[in-house]
Amino acid sequence: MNIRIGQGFDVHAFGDGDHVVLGGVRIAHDRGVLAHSDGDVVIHALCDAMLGALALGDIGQHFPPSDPQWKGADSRAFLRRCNELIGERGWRVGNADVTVVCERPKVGPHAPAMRGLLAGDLGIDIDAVSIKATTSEKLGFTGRGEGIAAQAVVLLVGR
Ligand SMILES: Nc1ccn([C@@H]2O[C@H](COP(=O)(O)O)[C@@H](O)[C@H]2O)c(=O)n1
Ligand SMILES: C[C@@]1(CO)OP(=O)(O)OP(=O)(O)OC[C@H]1O
Repeated sequence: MNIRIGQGFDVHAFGDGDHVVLGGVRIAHDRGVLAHSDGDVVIHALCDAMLGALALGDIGQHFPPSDPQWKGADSRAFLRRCNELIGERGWRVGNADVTVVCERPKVGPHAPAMRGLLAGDLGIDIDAVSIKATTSEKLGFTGRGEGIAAQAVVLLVGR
C-alpha cells in the first residue's frame, strides 16, 4: 500500500467579532479572528497537511491572500479543492488528526459536528477524522488569548 504523511499548522489572531469558525462550524464567541477568509484554522492546517503530503506547496500558494475572490471565503471550499488536488493524483485521505490550541472557546462540544462536516467534504468515514483541543495553560500567545492555533497530521493512501 502506498502511503504519504503530511502535517500542517495555522494561527490567526483574535480581533473584534462575535464568532469563530472552526472545522466549518460557526461557534459564538466574544472575539472573532483576523483573516482574509473565514479564518478557520482547523481547515487551514488540514489543507496544508494534505498539500504537504504530496509536496504541493501550501494553502497561500493555492489560494493567495492577495486574491479578492477568497475574501471572506468559506474555508470548506479550500478543503474540497485540496481533496480534488490529491484525488487527481491518485490519493485519498486515510485519516486526519487535528489539535486546536486556545483557552477559549471550548472546542470539545463542537468536535462531533466538525468531524462530520470535514469527513463529508473529504468523502471519508467520520471515524477517520479526529478533532482534539488543548489550552496552553495560559502560556504564550494562545494562553494570553491573543490568537488561536491548530495543527494537523494526515495520512494519504494511494488508490
Ligand atoms: N479550547 C479548548 C481547550 C481544551 N478543551 C478540552 O479541555 C481539556 C483540558 O484541556 P487542558 O489544556 O487543560 O489539558 C482538553 O483535553 C480538551 O478536551 C476544549 O474542549 N477546548
Ligand atoms: C486562507 C487564505 C486565503 O487567502 O487567507 P487567510 O484566511 O488569511 O488564512 P491563512 O491561514 O493566512 O492562509 C492563507 C490564505 O490561503
